Amino acid sequence: APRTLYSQKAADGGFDNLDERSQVLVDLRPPPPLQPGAQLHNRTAYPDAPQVDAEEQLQQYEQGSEKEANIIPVSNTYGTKRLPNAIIIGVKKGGTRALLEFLRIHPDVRAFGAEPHFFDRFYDRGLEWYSFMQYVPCVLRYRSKGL
Ligand SMILES: Nc1ncnc2c1ncn2[C@@H]1O[C@H](COP(=O)(O)OS(=O)(=O)O)[C@@H](OP(=O)(O)O)[C@H]1O
Repeated sequence: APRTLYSQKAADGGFDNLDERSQVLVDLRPPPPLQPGAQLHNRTAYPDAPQVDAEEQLQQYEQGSEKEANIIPVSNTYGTKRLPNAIIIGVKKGGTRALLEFLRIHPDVRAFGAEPHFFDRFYDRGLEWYSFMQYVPCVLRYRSKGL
């Protein structure tokens, strides 16, 4: 799991919260105001949901465990889900994480906490899977399955 390179004070006065794996920073920035016309269902229903990486998420989803409806694969736990405006590409140990964390400081930037590994691991699953994994909160996926 990626290590955080900076800390950020939360709106409630709290500081970095490390999840159970003690590595991934939960994004503590206060949520932006809802855009006009935005629907509540575009906001994750479980703000305390733990983060998992895409591979783990996929395994859990395929196992179909009901309790996993609480797990989301991204660090953004609020806001409207969108396709990305930019993708950071770099060799291993090339400093991509540092670049991401610096960009993430900007209030207009939203970024995923976990790396989806679409291009190097899950490319054969196609663009539909890629967008499905990243932009739809898991709980909605389960609801769509009738759970
Ligand atoms: N500005 C700057 N200058 C020099 N070195 C830097 C800089 N930013 C990040 N780093 C170092 O880059 C390493 C992390 O790179 P990545 O984020 O690409 O890592 S990873 O491959 O995704 O795990 C990691 O190296 P190691 O500490 O040796 O692991 C970082 O310390």
